[in-house]
Amino acid sequence: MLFHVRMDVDIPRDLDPEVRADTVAREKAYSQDLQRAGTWPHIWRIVGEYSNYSIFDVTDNDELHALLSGLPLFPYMTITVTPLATHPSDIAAG
Ligand SMILES: O=C(O)CC1=CCC(=O)O1
Repeated sequence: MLFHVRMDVDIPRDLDPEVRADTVAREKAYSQDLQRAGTWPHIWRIVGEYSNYSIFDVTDNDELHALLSGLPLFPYMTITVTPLATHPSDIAAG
């Protein structure tokens, strides 16, 4: 199942800089592991915002929830999930 996910990041300004750097580094490693596995096939920065648009390819809602809630930056994010279905005019879908 494909999901479009928007992540808006809002790290508190008073967060310890070392904690911030460690959390962002762990977020990158977590994301790149899932990208290599094919579970997180796309991630795009939204221009001018500390936000991204991502595509997740997972088995079901529960898997997506587990992955998103495991993000190191999860406590500092607002996440919007949109489930995707095949468009009838998509030539790639046959
Ligand atoms: O910077 C972001 O958009 C948050 C994020 C998600 C995965 C990652 O590496 O950073």
